[in-house]
Amino acid sequence: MSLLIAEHLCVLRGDRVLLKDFSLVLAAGELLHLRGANGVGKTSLLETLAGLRSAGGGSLRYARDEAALHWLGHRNGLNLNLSPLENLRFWCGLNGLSGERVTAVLDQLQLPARAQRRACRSLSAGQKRRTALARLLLQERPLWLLDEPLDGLDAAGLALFARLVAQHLAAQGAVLMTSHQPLPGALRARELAL
Ligand SMILES: Nc1ncnc2c1ncn2[C@@H]1O[C@H](COP(=O)(O)OP(=O)(O)OP(=O)(O)O)[C@@H](O)[C@H]1O
Repeated sequence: MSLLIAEHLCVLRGDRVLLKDFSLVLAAGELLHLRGANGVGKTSLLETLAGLRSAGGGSLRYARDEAALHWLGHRNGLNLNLSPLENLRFWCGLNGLSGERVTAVLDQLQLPARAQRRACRSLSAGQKRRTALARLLLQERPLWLLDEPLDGLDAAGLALFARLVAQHLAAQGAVLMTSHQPLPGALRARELAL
């Protein structure tokens, strides 16, 4: 089953055309790595595929609707004055989720208990990234669109991320992610170079 079908998309940034006639099919159980140099348009494409940026043409279809996808930008989307626990509970409230699993999920992301309670501005880049990744497990949507999800993660974080992706793919989810670098061996992906 295809979770995302993009046909003949035109990706824009202001009045500049970054990509023309871009087509893509992402199947359940698939990890697709979008690779390319700085400025080539990976973020703009991902935002267009997520419906966050209007396309200049072409069509975009999801298996169900936009509610099938989870978007994670490279800025993490955290309020730096709040702790990871507070951020995620607030975010759960906004998204109609109970928030009961927040501590368990942060534990699963191996964020130390003390760090879970400190303001995000005092956390390391990797700790903030783990907090942002926790949302994927709280929301459990089938299609993950992730912009530079490996940024800030150490070796243990990479291994953890690879396990989360493997579990998601085994459950018939799909992942489209960007990265400047070749992916580590634990992440076996179809690669698409822009
Ligand atoms: N706010 C903006 N206004 C106008 N042009 C922009 C803006 N942000 C980015 N661009 C331009 O759009 C192009 C694509 O940017 P984008 O961020 O999609 O690339 P990218 O491949 O994700 O880059 P990187 O690897 O550096 O994150 C770049 O040439 C960039 O200069």
